[in-house]
Amino acid sequence: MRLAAVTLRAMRMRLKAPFTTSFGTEWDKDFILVEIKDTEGRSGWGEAVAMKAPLYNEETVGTVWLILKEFLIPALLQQPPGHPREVAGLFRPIRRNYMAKAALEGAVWDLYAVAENMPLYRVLGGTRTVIDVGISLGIESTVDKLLAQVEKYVAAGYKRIKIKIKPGWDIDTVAAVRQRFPSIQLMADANSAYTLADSAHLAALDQYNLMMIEQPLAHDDIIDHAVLQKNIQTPICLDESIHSVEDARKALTLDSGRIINIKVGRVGGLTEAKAIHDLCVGRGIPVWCGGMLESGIGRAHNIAITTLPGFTLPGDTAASSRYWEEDLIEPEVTVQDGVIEVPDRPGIGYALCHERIDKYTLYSETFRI
Ligand SMILES: O=C(O)CCC(=O)C1=CC=C[C@@H](O)[C@@H]1C(=O)O
Ligand SMILES: [Mg+2]
Repeated sequence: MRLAAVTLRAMRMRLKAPFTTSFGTEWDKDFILVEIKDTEGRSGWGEAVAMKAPLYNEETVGTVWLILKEFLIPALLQQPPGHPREVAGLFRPIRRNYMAKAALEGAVWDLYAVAENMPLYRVLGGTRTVIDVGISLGIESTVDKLLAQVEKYVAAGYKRIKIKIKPGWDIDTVAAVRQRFPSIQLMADANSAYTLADSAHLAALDQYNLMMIEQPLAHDDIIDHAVLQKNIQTPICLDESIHSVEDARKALTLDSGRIINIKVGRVGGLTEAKAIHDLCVGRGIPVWCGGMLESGIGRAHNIAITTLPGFTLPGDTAASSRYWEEDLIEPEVTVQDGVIEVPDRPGIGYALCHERIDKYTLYSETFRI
């Protein structure tokens, strides 16, 4: 690949409504866009999903900008890859910083697909042209407000409802949702809000037939999750604990979880995401694609990876209109009867709205070979 320049943009977009989880609330969403250009003037785009504060993982918008500027962009421009699958290896000497790596690697994948005049999902080996999607609902001030949200998205056809739980907002909340919606596919995400001392409390959720409970224990744990999984019926889904295919291999060997939420940003990019997918397929472990409240650019990457055959459970890739008054892509991502039609156009498959990208850009910087 003949690379010419990389441009970073610090973005700020206000979500339609605040999104609250067990570790905080997001409303004005800060993130970084990465554009990479080749010598022919073609572009590829990626999105860094790190938050303003290090509450989901250790990365922030600030750390991502620094690591991209000081380490990852220079490494890439000095050693342009022949194929995007080489980028993960090029970045391996740099420890962790997975969201920074994923944003730049994703832009390289998109650029490669554009240059090959192929949809990104096909370049990744995807087979689906339609993907099932679910919705992730934040913590509300009352159960009635949550029930109204569930009602809205069940009516819209979403295939799975994910609610957030934390101590004091769990058993009664799940019971109320299950009572109102006895047959929906329902799951709960705890974002590490519990400890092993809560095992009996979490076992009380078994009666509500949840598809899974996501990341109940510490963000960096697979040992206690294995102990908990032996004491509850509900399958544990790992999110924050899994950063690589090696993490996934160890977690599955320990039976720390029986489902994995693959987030492209959390694991360092599309190549590692595919490797985790392939491992899980080999072990009969279902995976689904999680979200980080992405703009349409990150959303498009999530759609592409979800076309791989092992993504058998509905993910968190909801419609653009769930989050944004106006998205950065055209057409926007839409959901019809709980599915997204995968665009069959080159690259991420959506056009960029450059006027809107400029409108929401706080500042940018370009790095040339
Ligand atoms: O993008 C989406 O719709 C999923 C949002 C979501 O559930 C999450 C985003 C970021 C961190 C967490 O709050 C949570 C998750 O852990 O999956
Ligand atoms: Mg999660």
